[in-house]
Amino acid sequence: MDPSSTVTIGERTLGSGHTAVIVPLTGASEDELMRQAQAVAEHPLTERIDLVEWRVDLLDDHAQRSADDLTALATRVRQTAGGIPLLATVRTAAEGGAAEVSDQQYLDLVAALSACAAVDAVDVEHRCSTARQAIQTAQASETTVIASHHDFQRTPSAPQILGHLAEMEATGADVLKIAVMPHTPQDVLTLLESTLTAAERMSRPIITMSMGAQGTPSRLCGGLFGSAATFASIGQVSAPGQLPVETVIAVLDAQQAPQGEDR
Ligand SMILES: O=C1C[C@@](O)(C(=O)O)C[C@@H](O)[C@@H]1O
Repeated sequence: MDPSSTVTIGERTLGSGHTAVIVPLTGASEDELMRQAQAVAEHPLTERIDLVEWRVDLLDDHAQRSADDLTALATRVRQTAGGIPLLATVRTAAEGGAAEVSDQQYLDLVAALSACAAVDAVDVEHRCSTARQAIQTAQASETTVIASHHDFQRTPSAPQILGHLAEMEATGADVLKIAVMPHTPQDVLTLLESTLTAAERMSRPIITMSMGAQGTPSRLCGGLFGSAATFASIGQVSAPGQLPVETVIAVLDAQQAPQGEDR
């Protein structure tokens, strides 16, 4: 990958060749969310976690909450999770999440979250009609934008995956992410092969994963193919196939270990 295509989130760098570990928080209530954030701070591998993702859409009453309320909560989440940089994600129903919001409400939510000092990065679904505005608004407040694309039904062909990543790149987002569902081992290879090609072609760091049990290899070895990050769980998963943080970090460490003539 072009070494110039790195992005710094908080004090962590995405795209430098190191595979960042992102832990999602999925709490449906404030109490549960804070318990999960606390578990991140107290985890023996907490120092190895690069980003915490707060799945805002999984909070039961997210749509009823005021902007002030959400940003206050983001601040508490970041503090409780030990100050690890925070990614805020409003995943809409159209992309497999729980947020049933209009495109304008989506924009308002992303804008409110990205204006919050505790939020280092926001996820923006590139297919939303207000995505460009959301991206510009977030970047104006110096919040990193991770554009995203999810396909929970299937794995598109390699040209299609590359096309989605190129569309995300064209929005001006800082990081480009795609998650797809495999049905065959070949689908997992298609995702990995597309990752390898995209990592060379794209001007921005990419994050890719093949979901579900069959896709688990991609969460462990995606970094070797050019994915800048992997999502790993502490307790609850936020997508099928996510593996525990201990497992993922053990494998990442093994990939860094000297390998005789290979290193
Ligand atoms: O986009 C992603 C990736 C993801 O879907 C995964 O498969 O690990 C998990 C989501 O929480 C996150 O927003």
